[in-house]
Amino acid sequence: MNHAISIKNVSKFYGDYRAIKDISFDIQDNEFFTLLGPSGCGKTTLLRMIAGFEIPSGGVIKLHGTDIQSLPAHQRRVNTVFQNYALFPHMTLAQNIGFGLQMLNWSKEKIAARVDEMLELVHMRPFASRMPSALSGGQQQRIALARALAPKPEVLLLDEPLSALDLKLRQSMRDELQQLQRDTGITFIFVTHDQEEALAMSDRICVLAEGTVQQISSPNEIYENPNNKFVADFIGETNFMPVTINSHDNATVSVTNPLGIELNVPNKGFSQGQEATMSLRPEKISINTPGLEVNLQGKIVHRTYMGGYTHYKVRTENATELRISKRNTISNDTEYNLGQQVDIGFSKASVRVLSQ
Ligand SMILES: Nc1ncnc2c1ncn2[C@@H]1O[C@H](COP(=O)(O)OP(=O)(O)OP(=O)(O)O)[C@@H](O)[C@H]1O
Repeated sequence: MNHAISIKNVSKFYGDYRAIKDISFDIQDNEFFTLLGPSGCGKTTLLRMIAGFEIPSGGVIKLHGTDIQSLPAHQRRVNTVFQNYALFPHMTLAQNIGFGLQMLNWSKEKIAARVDEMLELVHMRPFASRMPSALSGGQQQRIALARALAPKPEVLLLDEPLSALDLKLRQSMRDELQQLQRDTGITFIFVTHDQEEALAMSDRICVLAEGTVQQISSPNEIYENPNNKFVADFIGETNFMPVTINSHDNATVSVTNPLGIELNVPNKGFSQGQEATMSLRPEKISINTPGLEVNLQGKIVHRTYMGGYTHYKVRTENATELRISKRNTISNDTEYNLGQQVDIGFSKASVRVLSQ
């Protein structure tokens, strides 16, 4: 397998503070790879080490198999797009895109052709001779992307590039970024703390917390099969319940839980008597839907209407509160009222049991 980036036992200290703790993983060629985590988890530090703006305190970073430790930032075939665009204000858009190519001593003809190609790629050809100040935020970010892609970097690093844009624009730029990655075939490493952005765009997501990797998987796998409580909590909504691991054999364990249901799950290295957490996503629970594997009675104690969805809180007979998310469809736009008694149901296969 051809790795665009290979990170091996990398750590980073700022003084005594260990911002990155012995991290190892590989990023495939032509992958849209996202570093996701809360503020301060070390995403930017990791990105800056790949770019060459920070030096690792230990470990090795390879770009297509070559150790880049001794290469200064400008000699790495890696470019970065920042949150604040950082366009040169006194240059036209075409000059902005061409500037890096001039620095690389490309010929005038080659620069003109590449600038044109890049303007076309980001749908900005008619604006070639405008100044950056005459553009909207989204347009400026497109030019920043074109400028970063122009020298054909092996890897493009994107440091929260959408966070300065308003919500609608951010959402439409997600599609554009994904398309841009496919069109160019360049490996993208995208940094964000926005889980929706990560789910929407990535081939794989790396969830970081306090300088360590929590999980690296596809968006679907991260959401459906989180490795631990942190990942389940950080990505999407869920209901957590404390549980105890009971009898177990090698393959499965039985789990004592607040819902009082009989539950056996695969044994992922649990020990007898271990305290763990059960996770059940709100959209995996149905209200008044007959025929589901588990059926419980409860009362609606909270309702939030969201248009396409209604979020409910239901208190079960044994006083566990569950959040339930119901999609409002043509065939089912029933609204339940506060205080109403309802049946709730789900499948045991939707339950995840996570070590703490
Ligand atoms: N130059 C520095 N000197 C000292 N500590 C730093 C420095 N840069 C980052 N840190 C610390 O290292 C940790 C990781 O920072 P980093 O910027 O990588 O986090 P992040 O996940 O990108 O956060 P954010 O989403 O807020 O940008 C933080 O605790 C931060 O305070």
